[in-house]
Amino acid sequence: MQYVSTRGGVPAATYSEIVLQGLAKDGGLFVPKEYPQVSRETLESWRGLNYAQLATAVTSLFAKDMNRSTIAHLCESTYTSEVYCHGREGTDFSKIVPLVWLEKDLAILELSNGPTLAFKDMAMQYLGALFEYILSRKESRLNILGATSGDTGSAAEYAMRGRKGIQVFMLSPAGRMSAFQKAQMYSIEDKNIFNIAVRGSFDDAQDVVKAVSRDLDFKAEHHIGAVNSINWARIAAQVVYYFSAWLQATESPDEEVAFSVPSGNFGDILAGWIAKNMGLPVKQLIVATNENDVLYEFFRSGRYRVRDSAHTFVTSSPSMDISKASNFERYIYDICGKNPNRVTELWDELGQKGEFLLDSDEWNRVKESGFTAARSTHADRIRRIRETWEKHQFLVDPHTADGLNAAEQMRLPGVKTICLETALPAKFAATIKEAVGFEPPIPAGYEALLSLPQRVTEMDPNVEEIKAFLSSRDRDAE
Ligand SMILES: Cc1ncc(COP(=O)(O)O)c(C=O)c1O
Ligand SMILES: N[C@@H](CCOP(=O)(O)O)C(=O)O
Repeated sequence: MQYVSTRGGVPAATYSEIVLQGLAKDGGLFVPKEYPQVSRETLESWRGLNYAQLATAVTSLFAKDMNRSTIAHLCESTYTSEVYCHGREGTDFSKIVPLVWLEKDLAILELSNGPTLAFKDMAMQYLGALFEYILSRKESRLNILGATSGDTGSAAEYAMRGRKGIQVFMLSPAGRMSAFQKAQMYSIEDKNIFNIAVRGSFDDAQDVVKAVSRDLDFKAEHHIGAVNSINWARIAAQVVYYFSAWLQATESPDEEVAFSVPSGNFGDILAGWIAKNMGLPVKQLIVATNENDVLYEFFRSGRYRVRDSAHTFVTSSPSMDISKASNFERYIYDICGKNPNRVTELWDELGQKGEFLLDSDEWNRVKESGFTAARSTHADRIRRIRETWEKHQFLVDPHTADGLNAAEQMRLPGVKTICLETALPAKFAATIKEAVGFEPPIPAGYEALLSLPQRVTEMDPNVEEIKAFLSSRDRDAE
């Protein structure tokens, strides 16, 4: 399978080649030329597989230049109940992503039982093993530069800590994350991990990552790689759990389900869109936003209007405080009939005016694509956490609450709707306490986290200064 850039300016490449590149050299994002197809017969034949086997089957469709037995080895060492065991007491961790029914047609897909208690662990643990495998064959090294609004950072650091040939430089928005999220990242002592708190928002941090990636000489000299969902391998690994959820929720091959997905950088729900394009019977993809509602506005109007840092609110679902969703470009590429010229035109317009409006044919394709959206406020979130607890004795985190809230507003009668649990409540104690009056349970092993010493460097989101920081640490490591 060949991968091309959404902007059309680079030669086609294979999975192993794009995994270490992150952003394409023309500033676009890598996408497969065509999505692999999964027939209903194949889908049915996957019902008996465990999660590692399913991940092997799905990943093999995307990583055609890798040996299937290598993929199987990576998946089997990653997707174990010893790694994904940090969730609620009594959970069947052998399923890796257990589906829990709250009501007849409403379920939660537990994606946050991994080591950093957020859905990012699902793809990131695999990426850690994959990077190490590829680097060992090339005798090369990798400096990962990433941006986080709270969860990608810790997931990447936990997945990469101590790995040979890898250093992580993670930019986080100073003062905009929960106490638990900060402690998870900043308490890591491994020598290959560097935390930089930038004075600004997640979008400012992500802009720095993209600017550094566009400096091709710097990127080559310092072996810069990406762990954000601009890296296709992250998205492909996230596709797997949509298949798992569907297999757990249905009994017949044609049954369509809906997914409600707390969204920010649009990577999680994009994986659902890809699963649908591969043939998974998906009726509806519900984009749940918080008060930072750029995506909600788009799916209501066809107008994509990004906001600057000053207009990106700090909310009680902080990991979704994003106003420029990277992966949205991959979706628009599909909506434009995979036409890189049109994508380039729209993103040029976005750069100049801060917004673009789709033409009527494109907007019709959006309306036919199965996407819909709903937004939540702090009050909605608090009410949803409280009601879910009172009605089902199931404690959800603020992001998952946004997903449940959107599902409640948008779901169709008779269609099983699956809400993705993107983090555990333990990460957001203050909001949980406000909602239910008590603090969430802290999973075993994390009790002392908040009192550990923290190590972080504060900087402006200045591309040159961050490049200088990285190159000096890169030289030290050589
Ligand atoms: C807890 C949580 N929920 C939701 C999201 C939004 O996911 P995405 O950025 O893939 O849209 C994030 C961040 O990515 C997150 O950390
Ligand atoms: N919410 C994310 C933001 C980055 O998203 P990614 O999927 O592109 O890595 C976070 O928690 O950091």
